[in-house]
Amino acid sequence: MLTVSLLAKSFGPTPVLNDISLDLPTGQVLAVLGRSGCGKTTLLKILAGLETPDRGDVRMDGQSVLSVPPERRQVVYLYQEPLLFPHLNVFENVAFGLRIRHVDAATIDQQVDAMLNDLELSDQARKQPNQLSGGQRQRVSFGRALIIRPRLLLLDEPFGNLDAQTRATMQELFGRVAKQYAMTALFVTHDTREALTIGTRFGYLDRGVMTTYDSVADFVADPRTGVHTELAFWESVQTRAV
Ligand SMILES: Nc1ncnc2c1ncn2[C@@H]1O[C@H](COP(=O)(O)OP(=O)(O)OP(=O)(O)O)[C@@H](O)[C@H]1O
Repeated sequence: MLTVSLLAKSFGPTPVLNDISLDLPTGQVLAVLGRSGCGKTTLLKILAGLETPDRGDVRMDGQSVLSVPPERRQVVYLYQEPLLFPHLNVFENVAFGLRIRHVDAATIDQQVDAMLNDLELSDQARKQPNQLSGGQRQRVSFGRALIIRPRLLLLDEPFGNLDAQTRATMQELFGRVAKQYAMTALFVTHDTREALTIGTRFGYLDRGVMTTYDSVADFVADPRTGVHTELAFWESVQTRAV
């Protein structure tokens, strides 16, 4: 579905993305592990059409999208802080994309009810965004994105502002909904465990260089992913506990 080839971008003399290539088939979630400053926002902005690359190509379903403006790419970009309309309740925030497409009212009611149910938000439908928790707001934001069935979802540390327990619940819910809606997504995180929970494919972005892996085993085996360090930490805790 998404094919990125030899994408490069510099700001002045500083290269930020170095010949990035990747393939993402429909219905797969590519979890990209990347530390702060690795170039993730620049990559996602290029995919969304908000930034232009110096070289390389971005194709969706075989067609280059570089000359397609952001609003016509059918790509949704979700940030850490969910952007909701403060004056609309949860139902209307999720319904928004369908209303502007003039979908009939009965279909909107049915699709939004189903989406709220899938996202465990049915009880919150009449609340305003400022009456919700951070995790609930993030779920509304997913609902708004998913209801219009985007071709590609880009997620930039979407759970970064949530506490550990809410984050774990959101990861589980995201994984389930991604599968249910056969979502094609690129998910960037600095959290190894989150990458492993959410990804069906894996990448590592470091100073603008992307490594992709053929299997979970290959991803875990790369010392840069930090899995070994984490395991060693838990083993040391266990040793101290006995
Ligand atoms: N418009 C710009 N002009 C100049 N330099 C930029 C611009 N945008 C990004 N950069 C630089 O490019 C590098 C990568 O930035 P980017 O925002 O892609 O990183 P990131 O991985 O998203 O980091 P973070 O997680 O800290 O947001 C940084 O060194 C940044 O200073």
